[in-house]
Amino acid sequence: MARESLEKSKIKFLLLEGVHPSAVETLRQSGYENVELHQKALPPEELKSAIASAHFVGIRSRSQLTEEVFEAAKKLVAVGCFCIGTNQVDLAAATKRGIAVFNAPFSNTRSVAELVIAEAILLLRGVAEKNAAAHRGQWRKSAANSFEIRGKKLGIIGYGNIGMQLGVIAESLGMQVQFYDVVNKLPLGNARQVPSLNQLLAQSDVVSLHVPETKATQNMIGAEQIAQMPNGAILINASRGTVVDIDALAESLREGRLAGAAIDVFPVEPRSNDDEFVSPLREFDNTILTPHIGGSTVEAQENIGMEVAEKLARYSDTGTTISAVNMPEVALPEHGKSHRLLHIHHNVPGVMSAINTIFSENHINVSAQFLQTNEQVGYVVIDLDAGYSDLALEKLAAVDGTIRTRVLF
Ligand SMILES: NC(=O)c1ccc[n+]([C@@H]2O[C@H](COP(=O)([O-])OP(=O)(O)OC[C@H]3O[C@@H](n4cnc5c(N)ncnc54)[C@H](O)[C@@H]3O)[C@@H](O)[C@H]2O)c1
Ligand SMILES: O=C(O)CC[C@@H](O)C(=O)O
Repeated sequence: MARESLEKSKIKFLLLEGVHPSAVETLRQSGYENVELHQKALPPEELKSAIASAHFVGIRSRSQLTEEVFEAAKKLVAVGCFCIGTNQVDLAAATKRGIAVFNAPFSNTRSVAELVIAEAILLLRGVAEKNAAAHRGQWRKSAANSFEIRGKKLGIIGYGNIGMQLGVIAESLGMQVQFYDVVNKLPLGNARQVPSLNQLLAQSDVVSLHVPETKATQNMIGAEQIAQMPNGAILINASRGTVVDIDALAESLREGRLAGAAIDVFPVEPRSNDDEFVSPLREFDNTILTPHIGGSTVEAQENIGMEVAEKLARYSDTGTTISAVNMPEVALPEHGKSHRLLHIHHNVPGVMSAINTIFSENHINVSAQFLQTNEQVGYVVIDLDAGYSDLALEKLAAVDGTIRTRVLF
């Protein structure tokens, strides 16, 4: 694989989907000025052409980084997801090319939790319906089917960063919190883990989904699951659009089984704000439909911009992979006058021994070595005297199992 170490001015960052300007500012402060910015996701062919010359790409949830896109991205070193979800990235395709993928696992959790609480209150009070009616000139003053949030049971599916934060806020408003998760979790406050999804559904007034997009969560809420929920319950989904069977939800709303729903994410979402939003849920006044804005607050986006840009710049400068989602995590110090070789390889027996043989047979003095592995990949970082880096890099690149090498001057 080709030797890679470039002047900062030649390192190109492609930032898509209106990533916050704080990202550009953070990159600029780290000396990276070569930034191409787009306010929207690019259609596949345009994406392939723009990414071909990029060393780093920044996306949110709309850009699909598929095998085909990675194939076109010959110079790509790392991907920054300026969000939590990484389901829009083919992680296996990135990993097999030694492309690191970073995200911002915490910066928008509070924003999502606040939106869910607001929606739960509005739906319990019937505000979505009353608001829609008022816009049509209808006055519906009534206390019927209008409830306080206090004392109601909140069922959280997926008790991770967002689910836990939601549980804490809900409890402070007097809700009784229970959750279902595939992993045993330490409950915060008085929250209670329940052993099965059906149990959670059967005993919750409000159900809120906070699971990732995986095979197991695909349509995890369909007709059968909705049937477990009490009449008049409320369903909220601000996780991923594939988690709820939208047609089944529409049917249950049509039958009047559920009192309402708040949906922020959809199986198919418009590529940009110029495209029409199509959904069977549009006909229901008692649904709050939002355009995937759970994490879209000024505070969250600004923080995410700084956080992910900093991770990309640090990886470019030092090779540090802390918080990469597909690479072994290594925190690396500055390398001073030494040259730093980065070697990403398949995690198979014999690679490290081959690497160390190169240094001993060629009498190359190594000043520092860092190694970390995960199931698929090994990542070894070697600091050495500048005079040896050409030779060492050439030999490292020839080691069986090598995925990618890079040198930092
Ligand atoms: N709407 C938005 O704008 C928005 C913003 C941020 C995050 N999200 C999405 O919200 C979701 C949750 O984010 P998070 O940061 O809390 O994630 P997280 O990884 O911290 O938590 C996910 C939890 O779900 C659990 N889980 C996984 N599979 C499960 C299954 N089959 N059944 C039950 N539990 C399961 C995990 O054990 C974990 O506790 C993600 O899909 C993320 O992409 C959406
Ligand atoms: O900002 C986005 O487009 C995605 C937000 C959210 O779904 C996330 O995964 O953090």
